[in-house]
This record gives sequence, C-alpha cells and structure tokens, in this order.
Amino acid sequence: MKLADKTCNEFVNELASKNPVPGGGGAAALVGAIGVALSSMVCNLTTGKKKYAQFEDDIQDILKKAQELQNSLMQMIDEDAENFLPLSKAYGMPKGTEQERKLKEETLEKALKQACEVPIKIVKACYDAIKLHAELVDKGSRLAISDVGVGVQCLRAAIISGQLNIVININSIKDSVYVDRIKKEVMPLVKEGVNLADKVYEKVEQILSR
Ligand SMILES: Nc1nc(=O)c2c([nH]1)NC[C@@H]1CN(c3ccc(C(=O)N[C@@H](CCC(=O)O)C(=O)O)cc3)C=[N+]21
Repeated sequence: MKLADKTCNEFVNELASKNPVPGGGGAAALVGAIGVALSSMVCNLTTGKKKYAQFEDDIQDILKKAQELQNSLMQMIDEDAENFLPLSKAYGMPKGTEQERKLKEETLEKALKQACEVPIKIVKACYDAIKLHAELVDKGSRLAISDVGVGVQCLRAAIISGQLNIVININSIKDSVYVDRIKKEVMPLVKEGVNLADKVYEKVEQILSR
C-alpha cells in the first residue's frame, strides 16, 4: 500500500516507528503538501465572490498550480521512501575486509546521491508554493487570511526540512563536484523561499493585528 494512501493515523504511527521509511524526507513532503493544499483552500473560498471578482483569473491560475504542486508533493512521500531505502540498506553493509569496505563505499556514494533526488524536488516545489501564498496574501479572501499564514508556515518548515535532508546526505558524499552543484542549485532557493515566507507571514500578522 502506498504511504500516501494510508489514513493520517496509520501514516503518523508508521513515521513514529523505527522503520527506515517514511522518514524526515516523507514528513517534509507531506507538510509541504498540506501547506499548498491550504493555497487551494483559500482559492476555493475566494472564487466566485463579488468582492474579489477583479482577481478571479489570478485565483484560477493559482488554484491550478496549487493542485499540481499538491499532487507532486503527495507523490514525493512514496518516491522518497523508494529513494531512501537503498541508502538505509547501504548503511548496514559490512566493511570487514578491504573488498567489503570498497564495495560499501561505492554503494553508499551512489545511494547518497539517489537519496538527494526527492528532497531537491521538495525544495523546488515548496519554493513555487510559497510564491502562490505570496499572491494569495493580497488576492485571497480576508476571511481565510489565517490559512495563508498556516500554509506559508508549513511550507517554510517543509523547504528547510527538504534542505536538511539534502545536507545530511551530501555531508557524506565524496564527489565534491556533485556536492557543489547541488548546493548552488538548492541553497539560494531555500534562502529566497524562507525570506518570502517570512514576508508573507508578516503581512498576515499585520492584517490580523488590531
Ligand atoms: N531522502 C532522504 N529521506 C530521508 O528520510 C532521510 C534521508 N534522505 N537522509 C538521512 C535521514 C535520516 N534517516 C534515517 C532513517 C533510518 C535510520 C535508521 O537508523 N534505520 C535503521 C533501522 C533502525 C532499527 O531497526 O533499529 C536501519 O535502517 O537499519 C536512520 C536515519 C532518514 N533520512
């Protein structure tokens, strides 16, 4: 059974167990999916309202993108489990003899790179999703402004969590060309995403302050 098809209770209990998957990577994907689902929710609460008619086309665009990102992030829960399992197996390989040590080192290097793939996708998807909330904070129904805040905080947590899973893996990767390439690709997105999320959240707080 797919992890994404489990009930909330089953999933969270599975996460709590010592099973290697789902792990922090899957948790990041799910939290990201929840964050972007809240963008969809705000769109669905805004669409068709006279007060927001001037934003109707934008709301429809945001809704479409949010639904796609939600589907992708939900798929990433199971993708991360598939891509992390080889690494969790490689961790347990013996390294008694020189031959075993060499095989383990090569297997680990490949598995570590494979384990980076989904967290990189999580960072990119969360970055795109944070941008949707940045639009919704101005165009979405004010009745749901707190949901923009909740959504953007989930995505802030998820983008940093994606990055953290990349960092723990690349810290053990020997191929410095690969490591530098991934860092250059991911770190600016996280920095910009977190900054934007904080700006959106500040606006939410300001709108709700009295
Ligand atoms: N893409 C990605 N997704 C992750 O979820 C992810 C990751 N990369 N990189 C590393 C962190 C950390 N993490 C662990 C999972 C299991 C054990 C663990 O100890 N597993 C034992 C089982 C524990 C036991 O049975 O006692 C084992 O597999 O043998 C540790 C750490 C997942 N992470």
